[in-house]
Amino acid sequence: MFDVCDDIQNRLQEFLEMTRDGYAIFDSNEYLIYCNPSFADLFSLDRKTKTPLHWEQILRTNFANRRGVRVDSGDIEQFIAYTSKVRRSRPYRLFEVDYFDGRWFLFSEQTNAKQELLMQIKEITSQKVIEESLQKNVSNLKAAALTDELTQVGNRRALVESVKSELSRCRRTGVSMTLLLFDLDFFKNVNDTYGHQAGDEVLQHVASLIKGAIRPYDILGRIGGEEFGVFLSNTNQKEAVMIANRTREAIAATEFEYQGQQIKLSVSVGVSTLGCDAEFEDLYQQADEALYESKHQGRNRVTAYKA
Ligand SMILES: Nc1nc2c(ncn2[C@@H]2O[C@H](COP(=O)(O)OP(=O)(O)OP(=O)(O)O)[C@@H](O)[C@H]2O)c(=O)[nH]1
Repeated sequence: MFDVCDDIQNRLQEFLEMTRDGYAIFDSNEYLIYCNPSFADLFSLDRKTKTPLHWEQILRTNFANRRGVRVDSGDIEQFIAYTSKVRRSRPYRLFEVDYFDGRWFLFSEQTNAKQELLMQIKEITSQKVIEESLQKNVSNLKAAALTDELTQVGNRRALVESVKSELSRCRRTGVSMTLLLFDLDFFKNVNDTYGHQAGDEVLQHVASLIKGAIRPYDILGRIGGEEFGVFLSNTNQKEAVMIANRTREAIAATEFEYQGQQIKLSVSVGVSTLGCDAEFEDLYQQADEALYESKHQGRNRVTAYKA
């Protein structure tokens, strides 16, 4: 019963003239045959003009007036060459387009047997705003899941993930790499003497000192409690021990001030250097044993793992 309707053409015409969506028909040579008022608005066209309008000319005029479709490259001729290549490449195409003024639209292009092309344009700015804020939330959540809340450096998971991806990269280049484990000495005393808040601030302070002492491309993470790990890619044991000592000295040289009281700090460090065929767990285990040795030997020192 719905496949026949009296006076369908007039009714459709009435809807086309009032809808907020843009509609236009182009002939097989890309000249505009018809557009509704919304389409005319979207491309700043005068529907009463007698001059035949070519699709490329519409794009050019809009671009020259910084209206209509945004052209990211800033090169309209390159953009036109691209659109004319893809425009009739399939009988039906659906794609999103952003405008110079920040609005977003969903375009569809449909061709018929005579190679005439029907363009339909629907504004989707509000959906895009929601989509963008969701994407931002997802990336914020991802970042939060990999960040240690107290010190704002990477957490254990971030360190392990980065080390694993560095290891697979390193397997292609075949160099050695090092894990340093830093553990604050007598940290329990800081908490017990000055309180947990002082302990938290000490951890933040130490994290920033380690960050300042290593190279920008080294990877720092808080492994847990008062233990930090630093992964040094493409670094042999000698260089690694030098970096570890430089960092240890920087920490031992600064007294941390908490509510007018000076807190002396030091770290013990374990160093493990292995070839690229090693796993994170191998590096961690060796560095942990070396760290134990540093503690055992009196703390505030660096020990490289020896088999
Ligand atoms: N303030 C604070 N303390 C923490 C945090 N995480 C772990 N700790 C404390 O760190 C202390 C670690 O103590 P221990 O494992 O005995 O180590 P230590 O006192 O540094 O002794 P050594 O490592 O042997 O030199 C414990 O008192 C934990 O409660 C934290 O996020 N904030």
